[in-house]
Order: sequence, then structure tokens, then C-alpha cells
Amino acid sequence: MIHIALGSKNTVKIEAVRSAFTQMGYTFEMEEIEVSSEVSAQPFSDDETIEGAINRAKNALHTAGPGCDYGIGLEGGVTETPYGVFLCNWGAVVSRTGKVGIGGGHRLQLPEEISTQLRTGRELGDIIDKWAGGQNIRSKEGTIGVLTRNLISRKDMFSDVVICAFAPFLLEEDE
Ligand SMILES: O=P(O)(O)OP(=O)(O)OP(=O)(O)OC[C@H]1O[C@@H](n2cnc3c(O)ncnc32)[C@H](O)[C@@H]1O
Ligand SMILES: [Mg+2]
Repeated sequence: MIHIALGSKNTVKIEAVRSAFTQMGYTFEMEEIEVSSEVSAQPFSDDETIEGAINRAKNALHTAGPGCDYGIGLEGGVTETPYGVFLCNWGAVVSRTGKVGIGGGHRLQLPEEISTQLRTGRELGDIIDKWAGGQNIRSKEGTIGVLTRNLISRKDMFSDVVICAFAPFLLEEDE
């Protein structure tokens, strides 16, 4: 049995972590804790999004206390490229010894109408709700679900991100 702490109360992120650790064959107990990412509400680069994921993981681990083995942070962001604004997602796992694993998710080019609004400083969560006529899409299918006709959901995407971020600890177990 391992104890993990997730730095979010977003249902999609909770389900994603459950799915990942189940797929990896662990029995686990998870605590969900609202923590600060210590970056902008809408991260605007890969680096800032990664930093947010690491901060969430560390803050979750420390808030959870000594019985916790791993802190997990998942952060959604966007990144400007010569080809437009892309959705980017990153995850981090931090162990008690301070080792950090990082994994990334799919990238998806955002429609120009959405990118223009992002550049004025608005948050994607609010923009996509209005754009798709939904409510709290960030806790459901996510922007990635909306733009892929749900072929890829935010939950599935984050689940793979968690597995990628946990890979260094799987290696450690194999040693
Ligand atoms: O409660 P937390 O864990 O903060 O969950 P969140 O949905 O706000 O997710 P993030 O803070 O990680 O995402 C950063 C910002 O990007 C937005 N965002 C990122 N990916 C998204 C997606 O797929 N769908 C909707 N909003 C997304 C989100 O609404 C935030 O404004
Ligand atoms: Mg948020």
C-alpha cells in the first residue's frame, strides 16, 4: 500500500491519478489537497506550467505529512509558438527523498479565436466554457475533449501524464 497526495480537488485530476495508479498495479490511498501552484492562474509557457506542477506536488506532499510517500501535481497551461498557441499539460511526482519525476501530455493547437482571448490575459477555463456553451468544462472533458470530440478527454490525457511522471520511480523499483 502506498500513500499519495494530489495537489488539487479537481475531479478530473483525481480520476486521472486513480486511473494511472490502478493501471500501474498499485494499491493506494489518496488524499486530495487544495494547494498553491505558486505560478499564474493561467501559465503561459512550458517552463511555467512545469514549475506549477512541481510546486503543487511538493506542497501536497508537505501538507499531507510524514505518512505520505508521493506528492503529485498536475498543471494545465498554454504555450505560444510560431504556429500559434498550444494547450500544454504537465505533471510532477515528488517522493519523500526529494526525487522529482516529470511527464508531459498532448499538445493541441488552439483555434485563433481562443488564442486571441488568452493573449488578453483571460483564463482558458472561462474562455472554453463560453466558446463551447458549457459549464466547468475544466472539471469534465476539458478543452482537449471539446476540441477532439471527446476522443481524448482531459482525464485520459492526465492519466498518461501521471504514468510518465511516475516512470523514474518504476525504474527505482526495478533496481
Ligand atoms: O483546481 P485546479 O487543480 O486548479 O484545476 P484547473 O482546472 O484550474 O486546472 P489548472 O489550474 O491546472 O489549469 C490552469 C488553467 O488552464 C485552464 N485549463 C487548462 N487546461 C484546460 C482544459 O483542458 N480545459 C479547460 N481549462 C483548462 C484552467 O481552467 C486554468 O485556468
Ligand atoms: Mg486552477
